[in-house]
Amino acid sequence: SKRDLLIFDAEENLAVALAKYTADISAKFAAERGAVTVVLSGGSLIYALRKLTEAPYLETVDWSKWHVFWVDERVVPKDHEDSNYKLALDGFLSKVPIPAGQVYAINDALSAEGAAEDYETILKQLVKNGVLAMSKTTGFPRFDLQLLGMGPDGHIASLFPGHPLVKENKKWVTHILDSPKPPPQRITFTFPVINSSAYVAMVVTGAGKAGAVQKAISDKKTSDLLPVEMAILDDGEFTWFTDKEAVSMLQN
Ligand SMILES: O=C(O)[C@H](O)[C@@H](O)[C@H](O)[C@H](O)COP(=O)(O)O
Repeated sequence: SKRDLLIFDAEENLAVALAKYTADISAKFAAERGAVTVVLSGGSLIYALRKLTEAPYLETVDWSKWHVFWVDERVVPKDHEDSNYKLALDGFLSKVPIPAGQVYAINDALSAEGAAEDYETILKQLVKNGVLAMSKTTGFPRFDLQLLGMGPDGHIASLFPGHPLVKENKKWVTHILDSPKPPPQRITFTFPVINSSAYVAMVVTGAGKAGAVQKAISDKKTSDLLPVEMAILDDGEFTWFTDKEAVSMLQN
């Protein structure tokens, strides 16, 4: 697995580079597989994707090949202000021509447990029909690209520090009823799914993230790993997209 650290002077430049990175990966998988499976988080990531909705990418990306998923979702109605689907729809998905049937929102009529099971069933169907790849080594689905954010506490997806869910190693999608970050009920991909990805972009900006970034990038590993430190890809490329503030506690 390859790891890269990209540091940008300003979030604006990060957004420009993230759009090119995403468009290049999209072109690669559209050509190789005829489908591009893209996973989104919530949070500031969606704003960071805004350059993809403009020239040249609005015209050059083959949006018809995209299949869009969520690494985590809050168990609220799809039109609720806490919904990660609504955040992505308003800020990104409504501005690009991805076929509506290829955007996989959670079933918001179900409980958290039911929604997680339903989402895993949908992923298994997409593996059967060849849209979603499988890892040859891990036995978990292999998403082409996961575009993720990290919280100031080092959480990714809805996998929080010290929470037992970080150890889930059988399910593809699971649920949480006691998320320390509100709202409490969510569904989330598990670490084996995140770590089976081909590409992960970890998009992290601002001084509030500097402590977690420093811990995550340090060579000295302690036993109290942050969730972001547990994102170790089996066979993929992990790229940090950061700004100066987010790396302000790094030594060199
Ligand atoms: O549901 C959520 O809470 C988000 O999906 C979450 O996983 C987010 O990606 C991080 O908390 C970073 O969020 P910010 O980039 O806004 O800090």
